[in-house]
This record gives sequence, C-alpha cells and structure tokens, in this order.
Amino acid sequence: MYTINEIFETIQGEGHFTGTPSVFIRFQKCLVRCTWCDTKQTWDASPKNERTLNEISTKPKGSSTWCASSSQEIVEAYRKQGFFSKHIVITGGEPCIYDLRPLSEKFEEIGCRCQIETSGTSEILTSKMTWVTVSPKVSKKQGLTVTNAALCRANEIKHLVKTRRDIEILDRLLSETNINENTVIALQPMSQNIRATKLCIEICIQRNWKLSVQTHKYLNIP
Ligand SMILES: C[S@@+](CC[C@H](N)C(=O)[O-])C[C@H]1O[C@@H](n2cnc3c(N)ncnc32)[C@H](O)[C@@H]1O
Ligand SMILES: Nc1nc2[nH]cc(C(=O)O)c2c(=O)[nH]1
Ligand code: SF4
Ligand SMILES: [Mg+2]
Repeated sequence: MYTINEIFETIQGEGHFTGTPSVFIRFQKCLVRCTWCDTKQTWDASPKNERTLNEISTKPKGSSTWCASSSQEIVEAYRKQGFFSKHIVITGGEPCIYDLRPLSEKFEEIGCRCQIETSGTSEILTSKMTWVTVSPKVSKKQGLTVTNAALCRANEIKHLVKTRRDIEILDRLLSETNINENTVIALQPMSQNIRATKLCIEICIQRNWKLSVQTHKYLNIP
C-alpha cells in the first residue's frame, strides 16, 4: 500500500518536461525534511489525517491529509477522474521510500509514461521506462544523502541553487560520479529567489545546462 497526499492534473512546471500536461501522484512522508521544502505538508502521515482515496481526490491543495492506496486503486482513481494526460509524475514527499515498480508498470499497461521526482536518498525501484529526475539532497541531521546509485540511474539531475556554494556542491557530485553522458542537468533557483535565478541563468549559459524555474508558481497553477 502507498500513502498518497493528492492526485491532480496540471502542467509540469519543472525540469526537462516543463510544459508537459501531467497527472501528479503526490506521496505522503519524507524523512529528509529540507528546511526550505515547498511541500512540508507531505512530511508526516499522522493517523488523525488519514482519509479515503475519494476524499483525497477532491480535497483542497496543500493539506496534510493522506490515504493508503494500492497501485490498482490509484490507476482506477486516474481513470475515474477522466484525466487527459498520459505523463504521470510520481512525487511527494519522497516517493522512493516505496517500491514503485507495481505502480509504474500498471500505468504503463494503460499507455502512460511515468516520471519520478526524487531526492535520491532512497533506493530507486521503478520500471526501466520511467524517467527519473533526481534533485540531490543531503540531510546531515537525518543522516540521509543522495546516493551514487541514484545519480547513475538519473535521466535528469535537477539541482536546487541558492548561492555559488550549491554550484560547487553539484560540481563535486558530478566529479565523484560516473553519470550517463545523456543525463540532463538542470538548475532550479530556490524559492524563486531573484539572485539565485540570475546565477542559474549565468551558469546554465556557461555550461549548456537547462534552467528550471517552477513555471507553475509564476502561472499560479497547481
Ligand atoms: C517537493 S519535492 C518532492 C520530491 C523529492 N522529495 C525531491 O526532493 O526531489 C519536488 C521538487 O521540488 C523541489 N523543491 C522543493 N522545495 C523547493 C523550493 N523551496 N524551491 C525550489 N524547488 C523546491 C525539489 O528540489 C524537487 O525537485
Ligand atoms: N506544476 C507543478 N510542477 C511540478 N513539478 C514538480 C513538482 C513537485 O512538487 O514535485 C510540481 C508541482 O508541484 N507542480
Ligand atoms: S526531500 Fe523533497 S519532499 Fe523531502 S523535504 Fe526535501 S524537498 Fe521536501
Ligand atoms: Mg511542487
């Protein structure tokens, strides 16, 4: 069973698939607890916030209610909602605390393609066809860090940037890991910070990396 915070259809606002109509399956629970996380409502799955999948499918955005659902029930909810998008973004919270093979394979059986948004701090178990976006995280407090294996599985490394220090951290990760030469590298400014955005533009031009600005926050869509 998976713990799900919300299921909604929107436009992918981040990374390589920016602009792609997508159905988001947002998982509950994350152990990393980044201080600047823009989705803190997903961190815990407290029993008092448990609801049914039906209630989760129609709830207001941003609440910490969640439900326990099987991959079959999630795919059925996708069909019932009459969504159009065939691009499924599995995010969270931290979705990779779960084995995502059953969910990703079930969605592929109905002609969908899956993408995972992950911190890279848990083992990535998903179908071969899944596009894996790793946004590297290091949490000394929780003793969790992005793994070599996650960076090597990544189709895309989308790195959050606040200052030049974050660029140095990414350079170190890339120098220590033998990533696939086709891996897309994207820089994402933290919390739409103007200085961080200007720095990301400068470095993306110099390195021929992709800029990822969270377009949904500028468009004010989910
Ligand atoms: C909420 S996280 C969930 C997936 C996974 N836990 C992860 O960190 O990749 C989804 C994406 O939002 C990004 N994100 C979270 N908080 C952000 C913030 N304040 N500014 C910019 N991006 C943020 C993460 O880096 C990640 O790429
Ligand atoms: N539109 C939109 N695009 C997104 N890309 C990654 C998101 C996430 O929270 O994982 C996200 C999100 O929350 N909304
Ligand atoms: S790993 Fe992702 S969901 Fe967890 S706290 Fe960090 S940004 Fe938020
Ligand atoms: Mg988001």
